[in-house]
Amino acid sequence: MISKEAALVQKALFDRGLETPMLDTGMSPEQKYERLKGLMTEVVATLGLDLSDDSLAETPHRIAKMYVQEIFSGLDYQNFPKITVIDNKMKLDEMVRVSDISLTSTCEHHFITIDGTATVAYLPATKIIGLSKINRIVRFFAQRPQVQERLTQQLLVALQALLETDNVAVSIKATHYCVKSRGVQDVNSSTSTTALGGIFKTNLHTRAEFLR
Ligand SMILES: Nc1nc2c(ncn2[C@@H]2O[C@H](COP(=O)(O)OP(=O)(O)OP(=O)(O)O)[C@@H](O)[C@H]2O)c(=O)[nH]1
Ligand SMILES: [Zn+2]
Repeated sequence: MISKEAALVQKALFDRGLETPMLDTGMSPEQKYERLKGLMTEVVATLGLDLSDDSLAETPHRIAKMYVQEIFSGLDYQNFPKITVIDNKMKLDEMVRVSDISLTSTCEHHFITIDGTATVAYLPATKIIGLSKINRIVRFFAQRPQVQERLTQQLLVALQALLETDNVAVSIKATHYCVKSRGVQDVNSSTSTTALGGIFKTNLHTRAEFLR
């Protein structure tokens, strides 16, 4: 069973065509771990590494555990954070902005690191969210294989659904290690993406205040 908030977010992403493309494997997290451990044993051995070496012996186990419980744990809505939203009884209507949220994700094309920061803002309507929950939602969606554009949009739509308002903005600045440590090997470039909703898209001043 997944939480009410997780189901709300999942539906919102699906309806907008923004859900990560997935097929149901029918496997439990434990079954995924066991299967991945076997497959990673094949990968490590195929590279010609000696799995009887004490430093390497546990590597298939470590990778399988890391995939299921850590860096790809956001593929499972059972891991969606517990969300605290409260009614906006104080009638707050000024921008709430959380800047420089650290973000580590994984490029879905190469399965290597994306390293960056996110900034999230919203104009409260009926609901206020616990601040740390914004960081936790960023972390949840970052813990999937991602492209930065989809991650940015997923955060926008998830927060719009939870906060019951279109007036949400997300920006991400990140370094892609698939660009830095391999391929074109550019060590300097970074990628910026923004997703603006409601007034953040339509009102020049609000947009400028967020992007500043
Ligand atoms: N739009 C977008 N592209 C990404 C992201 N992460 C990685 N990529 C790109 O995905 C592309 C995959 O291109 P391919 O030509 O299939 O793969 P490749 O041969 O490994 O490409 P090179 O990285 O150029 O060596 C590359 O241009 C990556 O830089 C992302 O978050 N967003
Ligand atoms: Zn990549």
